[in-house]
Amino acid sequence: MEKTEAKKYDVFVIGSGIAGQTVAKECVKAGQKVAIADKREFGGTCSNRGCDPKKVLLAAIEIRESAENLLGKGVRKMLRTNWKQQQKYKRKFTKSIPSATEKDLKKLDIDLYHQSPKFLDTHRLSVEGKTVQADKIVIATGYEPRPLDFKGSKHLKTSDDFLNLKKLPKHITFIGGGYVGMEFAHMAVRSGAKVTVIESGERILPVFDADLVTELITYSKRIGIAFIFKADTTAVKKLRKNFKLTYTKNGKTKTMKSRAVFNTAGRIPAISELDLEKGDVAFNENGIATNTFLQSKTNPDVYACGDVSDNGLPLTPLSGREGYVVAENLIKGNHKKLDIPVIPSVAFTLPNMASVGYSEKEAKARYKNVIVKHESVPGWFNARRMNAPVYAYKIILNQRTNEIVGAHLLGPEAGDTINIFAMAINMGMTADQIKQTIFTYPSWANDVKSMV
Ligand SMILES: Cc1cc2nc3c(=O)[nH]c(=O)nc-3n(C[C@H](O)[C@H](O)[C@H](O)COP(=O)(O)OP(=O)(O)OC[C@H]3O[C@@H](n4cnc5c(N)ncnc54)[C@H](O)[C@@H]3O)c2cc1C
Ligand SMILES: NC(=O)c1ccc[n+]([C@@H]2O[C@H](COP(=O)([O-])OP(=O)(O)OC[C@H]3O[C@@H](n4cnc5c(N)ncnc54)[C@H](O)[C@@H]3O)[C@@H](O)[C@H]2O)c1
Repeated sequence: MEKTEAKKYDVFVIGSGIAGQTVAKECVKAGQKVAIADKREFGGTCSNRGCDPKKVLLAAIEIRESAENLLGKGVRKMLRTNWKQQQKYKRKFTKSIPSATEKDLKKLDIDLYHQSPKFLDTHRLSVEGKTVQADKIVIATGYEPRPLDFKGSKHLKTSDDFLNLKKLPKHITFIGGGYVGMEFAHMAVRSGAKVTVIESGERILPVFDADLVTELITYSKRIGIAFIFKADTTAVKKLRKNFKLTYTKNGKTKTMKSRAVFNTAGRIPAISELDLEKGDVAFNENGIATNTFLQSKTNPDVYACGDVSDNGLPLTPLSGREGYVVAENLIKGNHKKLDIPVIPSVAFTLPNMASVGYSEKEAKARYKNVIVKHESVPGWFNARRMNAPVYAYKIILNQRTNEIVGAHLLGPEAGDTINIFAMAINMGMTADQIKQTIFTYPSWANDVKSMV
């Protein structure tokens, strides 16, 4: 028998990132009694240790890159960036996030807990030594780095560590060439570090177009990034100043030295501390198993949103959207399905790699006939004006309707330009409709017309 009665809530949210905050705020506005728990600083990955701090650190590097391209073409001297100053500037953005988030949530009368809750049963959680009961429980715990398991893997650093580096090590190795590994590799090499990417697959950025990725690899090598493909890291040993990394490739064992080694080999759902079995909450390798209402497939009073739901891509804009879907269903009963539009995505390498809609392979499987427009165009005016070395695209059209069904870009500002294609695909626009639209000139956006 419990001594004190469990505190009761209409909704208990686990995780204070964009997904969890969205649910908590919407539900409290609708008059529900809400609590939110986070085991780390409040505010989630994107604003504390993900998208936002990364882009702040990148700001000076982007300018330096543009200046370097125009050296001798109007720019007289090489511009120097300063990592320490970049970090100081970044902290201006991140420092206030946790306290501002907490203040914001408290003002709305949401109870805050600062620990990982654990399910006791289908409606009760244990948190901060107390038992709480909730009619509905929302899991919005996001993703966390996937631990690598080999001798010395405790020496590996994570993306959190990279974003907080006080000084950039002389030689950095990234294990994994996905979004995180490649964005950081481009930042580090531009900032003067020697960079190696060890990738277990045949290429980097597996979710992006293979032809454009090949072009990005060629350019990345040109700016000094070394790649080791199809390699398996088997050990990391700490030496006096360096780490000795052992890996196997083509059946042979090799070693290399590096000042710092980062685990950028992917991210997994953050669910290990929740005792999900006790709550009767099923999960799979992508996260909490949910239906289209984002409701747990096994416990109807549990919902999941954001990266940790097993729906869609682990990206910030989708996480926010999922938070709204869950809030709607909690407030008015299940009526809102997660209707995922095509989602644009960008790896903020320099140049950006961006993509939306079907890949060439997917489109060929989906439609009878497709038109693939693929070209490398560093000679186009916008690229030439900035003396940008890489500019390429692959646009995929359904031949029968002339509708755009996929767009893949590699080049300056591709992360912005791709949004035009996202809108075009969502609206079912044809190549002719895009061509008829008047865009500003000369602008990257205007190039879209020539691409289709
Ligand atoms: C380095 C990096 C760069 C990124 N860059 C981009 C980008 O440029 N664009 C983009 O769209 N996406 C980017 N992402 C992905 C983006 O950050 C996520 O998609 C987004 O933050 C997911 O939001 P969320 O609310 O689902 O989860 P999160 O923001 O991860 O929030 C989950 C919260 O739950 C908490 N939590 C976890 N486990 C528990 C527990 N057991 N108990 C209590 N609390 C818990 C965590 O501390 C966290 O605060 C990046 C990610 C990383 C790591
Ligand atoms: N700009 C953005 O939008 C952005 C930036 C960062 C992260 N994210 C999100 O976070 C998610 C995770 O990003 P990520 O970069 O951590 O993962 P990822 O899945 O994008 O990339 C992981 C890479 O590591 C490789 N890998 C896996 N195991 C390995 C091993 N043992 N040794 C060597 N290589 C190995 C994979 O083949 C892959 O190339 C992304 O899917 C994305 O949704 C988005």
